Amino acid sequence: MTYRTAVMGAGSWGTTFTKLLHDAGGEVVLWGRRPEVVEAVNERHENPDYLPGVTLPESVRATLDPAEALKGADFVALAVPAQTLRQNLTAWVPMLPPDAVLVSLMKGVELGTSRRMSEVVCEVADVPPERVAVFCGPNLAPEIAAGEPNAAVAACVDENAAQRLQTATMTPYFRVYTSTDVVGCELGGAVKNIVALCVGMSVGLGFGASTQAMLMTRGLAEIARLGAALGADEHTFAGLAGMGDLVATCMSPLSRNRTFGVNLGRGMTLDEVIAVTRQTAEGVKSSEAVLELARKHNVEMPIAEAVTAVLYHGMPMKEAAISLISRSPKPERYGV
Ligand SMILES: NC(=O)c1ccc[n+]([C@@H]2O[C@H](COP(=O)([O-])OP(=O)(O)OC[C@H]3O[C@@H](n4cnc5c(N)ncnc54)[C@H](O)[C@@H]3O)[C@@H](O)[C@H]2O)c1
Ligand SMILES: O=P(O)(O)OC[C@H](O)CO
Repeated sequence: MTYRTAVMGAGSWGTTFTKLLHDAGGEVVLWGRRPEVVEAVNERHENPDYLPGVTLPESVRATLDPAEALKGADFVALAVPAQTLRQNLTAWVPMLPPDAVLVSLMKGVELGTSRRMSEVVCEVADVPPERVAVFCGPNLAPEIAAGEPNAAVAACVDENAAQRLQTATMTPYFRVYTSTDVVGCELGGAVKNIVALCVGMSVGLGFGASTQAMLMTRGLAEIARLGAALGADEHTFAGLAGMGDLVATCMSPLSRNRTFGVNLGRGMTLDEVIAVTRQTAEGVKSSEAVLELARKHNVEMPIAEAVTAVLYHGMPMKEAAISLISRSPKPERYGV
């Protein structure tokens, strides 16, 4: 069976996911909003702004017309910045094929509503959770586009839909597992960005691997704690969408979130870092939404608190570090 997918968003991950679908034997059309990007994909088989140095398959087509991309799609993969999803999807709803599975590739939480991306999709497209999947894992776009060995999780409450997405995305270099834990997978993907901001800050401040490992470990506990409060399966956080993605993002200089934090740690102001960041660092905006979610559910998230205090409330980073370390003494229990 050959699946047809519309990938909505021609940034680094949308373009990489398009290549992955092609390499898995599927038909795929990429929607982009900028004519020069669409032209570069169609005429020169590249997307130099977002994936420099990567040659795309000649048969991959891009379009500026969402209706053309969406026509007859079995899957609609959503790859726009999280905070723009609602507005974009609202415009696309009349063109969505009635049975298509809507796949969130995004790793963010909506500001103002604190909704996860799959929740926004269900609400805006007026579809049940069985029609919405998420795809996540330790996937840094340039490495996947280069065909480096990797894996991800296709999650949907409808196991059959997750399996179809798995089939549509497996290649000889990319392995895909299924899960029905949409909540856990989405939280893993969104909250690790905030931990990566914090790890980046620590790197920028000159701290070493021990501090980074501590932040990742306690960050994972924080993610798991929020997940437990929202009904996620705790095992998810030991998997690719949890620990896997956390480690990749916190360790790699390719991560936009980690790099954002490094620049802050080295002394740039928030405005200066925003000005030099050309791609989406989801954790910057999602941090406040995640914290709001945590407060609603009475979950303590000290790392997320520290990151938002630095980003939005003028707390000096060293003071934030001291406040994290000098919290009241506790036993260490995973997720607590
Ligand atoms: N890049 C990765 O390695 C990677 C991996 C997995 C998941 N993701 C997630 O994928 C999502 C998309 O990120 P990305 O890496 O492709 O970002 P990106 O910054 O590389 O690209 C964003 C794309 O969205 C477009 N865009 C910006 N504002 C828009 C708007 N208002 N309406 C429509 N389109 C708009 C941009 O033109 C660009 O094509 C994010 O949630 C990210 O966390 C990224
Ligand atoms: O570049 P980042 O920080 O958005 O991370 C990209 C992916 O989410 C890593 O899995």
